[in-house]
Amino acid sequence: MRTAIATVSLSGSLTEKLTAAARAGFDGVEIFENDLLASPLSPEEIRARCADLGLTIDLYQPMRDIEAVPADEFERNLRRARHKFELMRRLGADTVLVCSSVHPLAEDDDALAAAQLHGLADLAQDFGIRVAYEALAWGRHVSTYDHAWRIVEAADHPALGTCLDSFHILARGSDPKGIEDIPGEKIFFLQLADAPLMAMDVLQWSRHYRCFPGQGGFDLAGLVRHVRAAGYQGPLSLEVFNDVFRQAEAGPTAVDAHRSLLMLQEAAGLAALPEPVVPTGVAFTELVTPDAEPVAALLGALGFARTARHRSKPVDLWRQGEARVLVNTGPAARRDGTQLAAIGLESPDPAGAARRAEALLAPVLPRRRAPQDVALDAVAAPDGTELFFCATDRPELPSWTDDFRPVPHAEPARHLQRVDHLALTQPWHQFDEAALFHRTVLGLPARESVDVADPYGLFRSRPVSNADGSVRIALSVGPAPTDDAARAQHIALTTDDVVAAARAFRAAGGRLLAVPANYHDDLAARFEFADGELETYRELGILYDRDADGVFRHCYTETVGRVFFEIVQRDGGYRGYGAQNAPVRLAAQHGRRPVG
Ligand SMILES: O=C(O)c1ccc(O)c(O)c1
Ligand SMILES: [Mg+2]
Repeated sequence: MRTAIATVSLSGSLTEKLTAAARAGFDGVEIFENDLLASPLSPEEIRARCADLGLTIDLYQPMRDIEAVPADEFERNLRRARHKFELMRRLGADTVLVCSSVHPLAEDDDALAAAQLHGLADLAQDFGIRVAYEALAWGRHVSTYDHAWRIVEAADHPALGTCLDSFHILARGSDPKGIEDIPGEKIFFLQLADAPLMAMDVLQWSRHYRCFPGQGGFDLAGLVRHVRAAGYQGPLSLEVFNDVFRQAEAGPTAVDAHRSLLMLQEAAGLAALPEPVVPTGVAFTELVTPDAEPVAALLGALGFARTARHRSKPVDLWRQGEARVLVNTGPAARRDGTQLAAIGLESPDPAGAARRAEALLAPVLPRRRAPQDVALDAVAAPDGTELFFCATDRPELPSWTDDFRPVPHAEPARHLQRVDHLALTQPWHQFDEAALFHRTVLGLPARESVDVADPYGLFRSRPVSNADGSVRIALSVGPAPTDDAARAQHIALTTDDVVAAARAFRAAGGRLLAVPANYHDDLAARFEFADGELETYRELGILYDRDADGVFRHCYTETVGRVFFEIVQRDGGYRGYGAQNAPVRLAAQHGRRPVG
């Protein structure tokens, strides 16, 4: 279906908004009156700009407080409308949104509302304009879509129809099934917004917390199916009032927005995309660093051995058990400092995984970096992390390992087996986008997000994982974007004996994050331990959690650049990440200066 976006959903000047919408692939826009009023461009110039960009103007909005008002007030409203219709003619927009009245003088009188909307539609018709009447969830007398439709039906005018807005419908808890009773040609417009489920005033909720489909808690695919079943043929248009998007760069927001509509069409059965190819493991993680020494020291103390080197680039492969870490000291490293730059995901179908990512607007990375390199399928995640789709140990397919040559090495230790999870901090304005990306592009279902107190703000964390837990990624967003702790990323590695692994790490010169005595005192109050057990955790800085499924023990290394490691031992069916312990860990990390 055709796609559109309201200019209110993007930041910047009207020109910036239009450019971003067009570049992201939208077919049309809803022009918000405020954006037009604030623009130095004349209506004719805006029209020409849209045409140049290949955008249609699908809606002009909003007109407020039109209906069910005293006669003299309505006369003034018609005068106002005439001005707007003239403006719309210059703009080349043929549909106007009228939202239900919040006027203090508006009467609870459907017949009056219908008669006045009929009068407005008569005037609109002279200008070749259609009026789409929308129920605001906080409208004074009309606040549900079915009520708005009854009034439109009673008014019975060819230039009058209804505008459905998923937010107003679903925030009110209305049953969207009734949409199928509206003739499709009378649904003049469909606006889509999701929102996190929150108990708050509906106007505030709408004006500040709307988000793109799939990023909140509403069933938008279900709603779209009803609208299609009614016979609606118009565009799917995003109308998202959101405090974060108002500040974020328009270009990436528009891409995020368009991706959400592609996903929605897939979920509603309106479009076929390449099937998701769920990753089946972590092939490698890649650290870039300007100085290999501290990273090598850390990996060495953890028991990794440097087993191979890239044949053409300054990249070393470190290995222990099934855990593989690439250390890249190439040009990007000198620019960006030590950070986790790439993840290799084991994929049953690397090319298929890349096709899906590309169809969902992820930037595709060059398959070969150098003429002699193996051709690998890779895309960039929203935060720029490079995702390689890998086929390790499958001789029929090219493998990233083919680029590496063994180097003489000692055997790695056997304390650590594999990557348990990767924790990636996201830029503050891309958290919901990242969750949608990992869920829909990579096919990794997301769990609920949890809020974690940091001494200097709040962390929000949301894990995504495949069914057997062999790929777990914890996405998080921290309080202060410039703060090192808020930008830290970590690689968690599994062990079946966290005490032995922690001791070996220390004996090899590694430094574990110290945990305050108060934490372990509190553990003693919450859980029962065997003799000496708690003292060992205290000595090594091991944190502990237990739930109905099992036990989780974990400890942390020092931080190099943006990166630290976690050693985790999961027993029983514990599936969490020790979120209970995160505030203590964050506070401890603030207390230490990172090295490297
Ligand atoms: O918040 C508002 O006032 C408002 C205006 C126009 C709309 O289409 C809408 O859904 C909300
Ligand atoms: Mg709306």
